[in-house]
Amino acid sequence: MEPNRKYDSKVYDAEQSCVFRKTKEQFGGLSNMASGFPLRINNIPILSSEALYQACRFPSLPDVQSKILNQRSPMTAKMVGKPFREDTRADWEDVRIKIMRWCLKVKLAQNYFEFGKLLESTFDKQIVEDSSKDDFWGAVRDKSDNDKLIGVNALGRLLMEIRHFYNEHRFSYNMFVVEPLSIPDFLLFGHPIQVVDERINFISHLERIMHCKEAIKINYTVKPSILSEEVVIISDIPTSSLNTLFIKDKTASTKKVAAPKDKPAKRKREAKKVGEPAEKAKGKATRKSSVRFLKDQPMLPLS
Ligand SMILES: Nc1nc(O)c(N)c(N[C@@H]2O[C@H](COP(=O)(O)O)[C@@H](O)[C@H]2O)n1
Repeated sequence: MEPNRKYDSKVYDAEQSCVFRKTKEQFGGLSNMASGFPLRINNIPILSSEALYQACRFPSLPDVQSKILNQRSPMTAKMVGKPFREDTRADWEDVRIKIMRWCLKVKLAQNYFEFGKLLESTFDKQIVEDSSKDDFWGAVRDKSDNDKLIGVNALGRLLMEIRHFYNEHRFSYNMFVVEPLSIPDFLLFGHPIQVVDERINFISHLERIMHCKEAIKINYTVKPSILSEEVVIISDIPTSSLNTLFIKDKTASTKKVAAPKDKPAKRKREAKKVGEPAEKAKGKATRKSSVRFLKDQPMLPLS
């Protein structure tokens, strides 16, 4: 979806689509009103993509932003901004789609596994926000045919765009690094919104799910301009865990890492020399592994 053009309304078949209305429903996590997808901008915790989106209306009113961001419920975050709507940034109609897309990218980068899985679960079906009256962000049930939803469904369409992005750029630099929008006054509490960079958090998450925390040593080298340069993360990851991880992932065919066959045997020999039990040595087989994030390329574990 491109900003600055009049959007066309579409008709969706509810039965054939992934529809969300309530946050606790199957696809409810796709709603900005869903809890459980926390964000962090400029090191400020934000409880939902709705709160972030609404805060972006008021870049020159930090007090209103604070009020919005202090709400526990995403719906209340939207509601408390309502009395200030006339102070919404002047170009809001022109930038709101861009801002919503950016919010969703941040939601994905910072909730990679949960939100990614949810997007994946929609396969290539239409995603539609079922709304009682908002036919811009969502679509509204047709009065004469309840199975039809009619509206611009801007949120659903952005989610489908994000799903495509996720499928194309999985484990890529672009997935974890979300640059701020180049629009005037993209501010939070008076400060320019900074790049969101989730690479280290993602790796830490991998460490946790691979249960090999103590075995991992991360040496994080950041070049001064992280936006234009790759970052190399070097880890000592147990080979078996790395394999498991990538085999578990649906992209295993392209991301699978072949275990270096010589290493366990070598370690076994070494272990024998020092009297360590062979079984233990085998289990501990590790290798130096680099995980490299390259702009526009998948993240590839390199041997
Ligand atoms: N009022 C309301 N209730 C819900 O349950 C909703 N899902 C929404 N829609 C969301 O509101 C956001 C846009 O709000 P404004 O354009 O600023 O009014 C967006 O996240 C919609 O998905 N609204």
